Amino acid sequence: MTKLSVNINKIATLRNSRGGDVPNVVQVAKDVEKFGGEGITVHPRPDERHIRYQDVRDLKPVVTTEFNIEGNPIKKFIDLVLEAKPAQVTLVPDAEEAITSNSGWDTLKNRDFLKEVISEFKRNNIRTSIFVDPDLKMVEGAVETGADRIELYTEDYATQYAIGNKNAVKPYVECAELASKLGLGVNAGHDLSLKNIQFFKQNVPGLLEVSIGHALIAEALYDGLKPVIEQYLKLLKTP
Ligand SMILES: CC(=O)[C@@H](O)[C@H](O)COP(=O)(O)O
Ligand SMILES: NCC(=O)COP(=O)(O)O
Repeated sequence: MTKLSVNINKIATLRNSRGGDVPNVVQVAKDVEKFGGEGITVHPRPDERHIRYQDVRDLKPVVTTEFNIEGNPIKKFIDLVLEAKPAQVTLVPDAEEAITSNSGWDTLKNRDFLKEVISEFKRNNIRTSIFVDPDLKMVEGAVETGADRIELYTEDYATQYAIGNKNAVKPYVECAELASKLGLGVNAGHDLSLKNIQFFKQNVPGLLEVSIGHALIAEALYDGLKPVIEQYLKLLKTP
């Protein structure tokens, strides 16, 4: 069954825009879980533009589903994750100044670095996932890093699906099939939405988790957080 992990970065964006504590990130995480969310994802970026390192510390004791912390494994990120000990860490290679995550890892060129970082997290009983483009060679490389899972970077799928190109799901199907054959779990995320999630889920085999944030929060502005989460769960659970 594919789990829905709600990325609450944009709740922190709204909170930070006024400098106070409204909306409260911890309360929203609790409510997301109450509404059926099966995980909480956060991406504390080095400039703390939205989720702050302190948010991670505040969330850890209250998240009762799966806590997934995403980020580029710079030293302070690694230290934060080892302190928080979430269910999962997802390693993302984005540059500090990037407006959002914009590429997957080159698992071949970064194999030794990723192996070292991943082994540290695994020694601390934290499941490891690495963000990769839907490229068979990158999936093969991911195995060599010792990662438990890959997270397929779905921006290209979302962009193509929006203009009617459903064939864009094909690389993701092939990568998911290969990952499963190689013993890697399969997650997915970035730009997934109510419009494109069901086709992706129906076609990509063995999808364990989707992490969705930007579109979900934008959709919730119109329909409300609880109804939107319930819509995602319905779409994910419908065979
Ligand atoms: C890796 C990924 O695509 C997302 O998890 C990322 O967290 C989005 O970051 P922003 O919310 O800063 O766009
Ligand atoms: N890993 C993807 C994620 O957590 C959320 O990405 P997006 O839905 O905000 O694009």
